[in-house]
Amino acid sequence: METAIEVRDLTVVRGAREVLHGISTDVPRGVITGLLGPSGSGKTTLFRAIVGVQIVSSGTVTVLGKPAGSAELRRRIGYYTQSPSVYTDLTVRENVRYFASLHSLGAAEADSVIREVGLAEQAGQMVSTLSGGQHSRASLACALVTHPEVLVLDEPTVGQDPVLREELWERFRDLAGRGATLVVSSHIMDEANRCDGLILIREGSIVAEGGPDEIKSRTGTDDLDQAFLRLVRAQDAENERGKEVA
Ligand SMILES: Nc1ncnc2c1ncn2[C@@H]1O[C@H](COP(=O)(O)OP(=O)(O)OP(=O)(O)O)[C@@H](O)[C@H]1O
Repeated sequence: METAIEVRDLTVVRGAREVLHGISTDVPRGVITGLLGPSGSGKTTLFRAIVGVQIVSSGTVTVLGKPAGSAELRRRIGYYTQSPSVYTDLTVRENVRYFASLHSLGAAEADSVIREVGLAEQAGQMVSTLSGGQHSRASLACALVTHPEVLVLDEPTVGQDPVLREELWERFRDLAGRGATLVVSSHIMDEANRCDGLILIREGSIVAEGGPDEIKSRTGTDDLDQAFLRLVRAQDAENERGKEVA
């Protein structure tokens, strides 16, 4: 399978601490890859490196064959962040149409994405007056409207109800079906099961990679939460053995 994102020996220091410790991974094109890990494990930092907004200490990140952060990637990569990225003093429609216009797309394109994220009724509403979940969906609409080849989505379904989560995942699946590469972080294991591939990260290192079924069978459980715990325990035991030998 062709590689969309290649990460090699990536080390990142934030503040005074090393938060990614020389990680390497390949994200294939045209599929949904889930990035899972506890809070503070380095998911957002890895996303920032992929999008090219993170200063890296060493190693490389290559996206669609170009160094992460290259000017030519700007139009080809979409980033949905957990922090607000829409104008609160504009309506939903104005925001999405504005992002669409930056990519020479029209109002119809924007309105269709607004419907897809379930904000048709709020299209004329000022973003500052939206609920938290609606605000997040307005940001998501802006990331989706440009039809990027690579979409990096940092916990895109947080705060959404089960019906909307289902619809958003259908949309993600549809985008991957049309050739887009999606990398999605989540804490929800039910969502991890929907991904084609998973990267499990812990304390700045990759603990395991593989499809959900592969990871479950490797750890002898049908439950991804359990699988993750077993991998963590196995890693801890290995580290302990390493210390004893040293
Ligand atoms: N600006 C910063 N300065 C110093 N340390 C930072 C900064 N931003 C993040 N960190 C630290 O880097 C580590 C990784 O953070 P990161 O945001 O990548 O984790 P995460 O896995 O995305 O967490 P969450 O699931 O809670 O969003 C954490 O220990 C965090 O405290």
